[in-house]
Amino acid sequence: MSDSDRIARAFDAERLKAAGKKSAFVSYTCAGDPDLETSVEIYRHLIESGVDVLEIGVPFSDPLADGPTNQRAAERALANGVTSADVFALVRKVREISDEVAIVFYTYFNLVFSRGIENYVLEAKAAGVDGLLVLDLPPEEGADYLEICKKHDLKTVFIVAPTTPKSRIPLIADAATGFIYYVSREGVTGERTDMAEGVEEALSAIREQTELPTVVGFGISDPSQVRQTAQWASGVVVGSAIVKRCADLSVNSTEGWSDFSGFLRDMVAGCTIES
Ligand SMILES: O=P(O)(O)OC[C@@H](O)[C@@H](O)c1c[nH]c2ccccc12
Repeated sequence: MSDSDRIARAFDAERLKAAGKKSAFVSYTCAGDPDLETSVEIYRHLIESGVDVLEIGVPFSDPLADGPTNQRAAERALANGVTSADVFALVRKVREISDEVAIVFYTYFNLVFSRGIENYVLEAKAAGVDGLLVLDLPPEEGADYLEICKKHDLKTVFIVAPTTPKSRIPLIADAATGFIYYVSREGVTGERTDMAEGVEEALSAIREQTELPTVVGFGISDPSQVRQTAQWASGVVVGSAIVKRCADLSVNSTEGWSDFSGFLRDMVAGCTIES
């Protein structure tokens, strides 16, 4: 598999099985939160804990779909002056740690468009990004974007939500080249104590339209929820539960890092094949 297939590799059934995993573990964190240097260490810990896909949030001033935990993370990063260029530089550092982990950016179209779509895609690709999720770009408005991503072999990720009409799924499946992200509930990101309903049915409707991996996220905050979701999905996404632990970490202090690792390992262990 070539470099450009890191996403396919992350979800490859043989590879997962060899690692004792039922599904891939996908982490979401915001780049530059609490600061850029600490972010590198956070990614090092995520990689060492067995995370298969790093979703890297590019801080944006108006993150529509984000709940308070993720919003505050973006605010902290923006307060540090973190820009898209900084996030590309951060990815280069993460690539020195791992050439294997898959990296997907979570960004908004404004940030892509303002740098020029092709320029953005080339910069992302050169830094070592494997895929993009442009949260506010519906596939029908993204013809140029889709063509440019295809041209440079940067994978695209699109979201399906409980409110997505079934009739739209083929369009979304057709536009995606990396994976499909099923957002398991309406509303915004954030931890929940209950499990979302109807996930299994939604995933089978998506799988009728595509062979791409399907990940599930929103509100997954403990190992038992990871374990449950791993039974259904190709990948389990955990965001806010990790993000809320990032705020207190610092590259200048040894405090908190071993708890962070312990927490991550317990979460990733939720993806383990049960005997
Ligand atoms: O935070 P949660 O509830 O664990 O959900 C993952 C989520 O944070 C991450 O995937 C994400 C961050 N921002 C988003 C915006 C839309 C969809 C998904 C996201």
